[in-house]
Amino acid sequence: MSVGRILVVDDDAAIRTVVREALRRDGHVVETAASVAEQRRKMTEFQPQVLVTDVILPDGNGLDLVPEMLADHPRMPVIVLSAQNTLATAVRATEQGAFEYLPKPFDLGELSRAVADALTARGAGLDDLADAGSGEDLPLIGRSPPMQEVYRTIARVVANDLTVLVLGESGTGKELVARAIHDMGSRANKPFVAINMAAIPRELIESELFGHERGAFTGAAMRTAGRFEQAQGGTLFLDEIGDMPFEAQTRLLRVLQTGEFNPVGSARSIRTDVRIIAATHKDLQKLIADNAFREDLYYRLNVVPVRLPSLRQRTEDIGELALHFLEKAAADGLPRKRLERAAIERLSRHSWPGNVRELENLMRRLAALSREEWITVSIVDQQLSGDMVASEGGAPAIASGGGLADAVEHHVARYFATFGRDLPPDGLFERILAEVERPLLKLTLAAVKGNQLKAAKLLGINRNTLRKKLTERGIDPSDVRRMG
Ligand SMILES: Nc1ncnc2c1ncn2[C@@H]1O[C@H](COP(=O)(O)OP(=O)(O)OP(=O)(O)O)[C@@H](O)[C@H]1O
Repeated sequence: MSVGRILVVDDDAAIRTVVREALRRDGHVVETAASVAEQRRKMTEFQPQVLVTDVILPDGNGLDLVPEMLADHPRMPVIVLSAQNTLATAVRATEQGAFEYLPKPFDLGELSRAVADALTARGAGLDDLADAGSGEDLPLIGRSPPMQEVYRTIARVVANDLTVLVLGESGTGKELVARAIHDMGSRANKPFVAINMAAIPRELIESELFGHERGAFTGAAMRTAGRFEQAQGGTLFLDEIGDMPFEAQTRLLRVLQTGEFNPVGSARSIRTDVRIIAATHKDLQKLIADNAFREDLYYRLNVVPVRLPSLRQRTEDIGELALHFLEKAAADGLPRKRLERAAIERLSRHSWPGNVRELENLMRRLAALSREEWITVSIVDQQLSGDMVASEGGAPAIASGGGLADAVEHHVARYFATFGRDLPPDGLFERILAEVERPLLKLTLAAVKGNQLKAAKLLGINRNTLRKKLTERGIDPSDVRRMG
């Protein structure tokens, strides 16, 4: 079932509470208003997708307002609740363009169905990027002012082929934005090809991008098409562009200038027809100052910048995102969980150094690990402060959420988070490696019952190196043997 933002307008406080709680249980994000004035304010602040309104309000008539609401928000279904159970009211509700009319007292199940139908009927359109896409697959969640700014910029570039540079911290949704631009534009039925500069060995980047001829280098057994060729007619997403080696930057710049490229080891040039979207979490200006990034390439890429806010800068979106990720987890077969309001408040106070990705991983972990149906503030608190992780044996509990990389990222992110806005003390690289090495050495030794020869083999280092590291890290192998 799709979930959405619902505004409930009724002057009766008891009805507001009952309806709000019922719709929240369905997973919707709900706001209420007690008067026409309050409703007008919340229409702008909250941008509801469905309006549920009573007819008689202290400062006006809810039914009379429907045409005005529809003029401003043509795609917003209005559900009218009324105690004047007459045919005339029902007919008028329909005439005014109401989506549904429910006479009071109404059945909560009926209201819940009406809201679900309204959300489905509402469909999706280009004017509302937050809800574009199909069915449950809402690409970008968030209504906060900085996200509205992002949507406005995206709306400006979907209809043309301007090069876009997406900037933002890790996990803020840069790839998702690139996909949304592709999916909403005229190239949507052509390929979207992504390449991550940080994930490919430096010496292979050029052949990955431009392809290579047979025999162009050792191991090039046959002609291979690069990402530029694979993306022909569509979009090429150059992720972590700040990690691109300098020589590859020069080659990329030439392609952007001429619209042509040569596969590695080939004199044949190929005309390209791809839209370029690049992204980075790095400060490109700083890389330029350090001579690590070409300034001319920067200007070629930075035609339209899209700056994604960190999750800390849009805490009002956290509740909606959290519910969305629980819904997604349930759709993937994990147990369906509900989220207490106080738990959302606790989530909103966290600093989220890993941004939306960190929130998504946490919600999946909670869906998988917590035994109760309701996710309470204390469960969230335990997870965020690491108690549950420690009590369940540390890394394995975390690793079950998303693998080793996620576990390490989670711990490093938490370590950073403890410093707030200030950077951690220097010598960071050594310090973090030491912290990662210590449990790795200890657990490996414990797994082989203290046998250093076996441990060295498992770790893929020689025995002397292992001995040296144990001394450096202050690990006593006989303790570890006892532990194992
Ligand atoms: N606004 C959003 N609404 C819903 N999901 C989001 C949103 N932003 C990010 N996500 C989800 O968070 C995760 C991280 O997003 P994404 O991979 O796009 O981030 P990124 O900025 O490209 O990260 P990195 O810099 O680490 O590559 C993804 O699973 C994505 O679906």
